[in-house]
Amino acid sequence: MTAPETRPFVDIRVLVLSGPSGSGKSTIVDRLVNVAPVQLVKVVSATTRPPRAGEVNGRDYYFLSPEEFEQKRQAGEFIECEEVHGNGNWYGTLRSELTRAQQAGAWAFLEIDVQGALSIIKEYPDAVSVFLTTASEGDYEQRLRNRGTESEDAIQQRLETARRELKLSKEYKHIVVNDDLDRAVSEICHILASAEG
Ligand SMILES: Nc1ncnc2c1ncn2[C@@H]1O[C@H](COP(=O)(O)OP(=O)(O)OP(=O)(O)O)[C@@H](O)[C@H]1O
Ligand SMILES: Nc1nc2c(ncn2[C@@H]2O[C@H](COP(=O)(O)O)[C@@H](O)[C@H]2O)c(=O)[nH]1
Repeated sequence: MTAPETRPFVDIRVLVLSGPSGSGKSTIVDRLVNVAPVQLVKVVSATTRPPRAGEVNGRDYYFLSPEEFEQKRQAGEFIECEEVHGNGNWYGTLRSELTRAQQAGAWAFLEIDVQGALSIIKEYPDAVSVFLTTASEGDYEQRLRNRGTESEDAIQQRLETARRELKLSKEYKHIVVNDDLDRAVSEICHILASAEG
């Protein structure tokens, strides 16, 4: 009789990316998962915000009602959760998503806000943390406006959040300026290659 196949226990490897709204995090995520020198599994967050046009449940987010979100929070299913922009919408990282990455033998790739990232860094001190920014503050505001997804009120909220987040950028191991997309992606690839050893 052959012994059942067992996977050796591997520590979870975590890449956490944050940055002001409009700095290009989602754009970088889409590129990076295809070209990174390590296998990345993008952790799908849960949120109570409504889906934007084109967003798909289970791919972009798990879109939950406030009641469903609260139920999961009380059941301890989140490693961290935050009301990111102070507008009543909650976002959270599900423990099950980190397990999914770990079971795939991949790095768990989290794109989350700064407060959430600080919780993750505390829990996983070896996490590779990257703060994405732009060459000037005006750049991310302009990109956010060009994206055309937010009302003026939401833009103002996001700019306010960005000012708070920028002050905490020094808590990250790496700061990457996304002025040129290819260069920013390549810089993160180098960071990952060095971390993988
Ligand atoms: N290097 C770049 N140069 C110019 N435009 C860019 C660059 N990177 C991303 N963008 C554009 O900027 C806009 C904002 O990017 P994206 O949606 O990825 O930001 P984000 O940080 O994920 O924002 P949010 O936190 O609000 O979801 C998009 O329209 C995207 O196409
Ligand atoms: N603390 C957490 N922040 C998260 C999580 N998932 C996403 N985010 C952050 O929310 C904002 C807004 O995103 P948007 O999709 O509404 O534009 C952005 O800064 C994300 O980084 C999470 O699980 N936890």
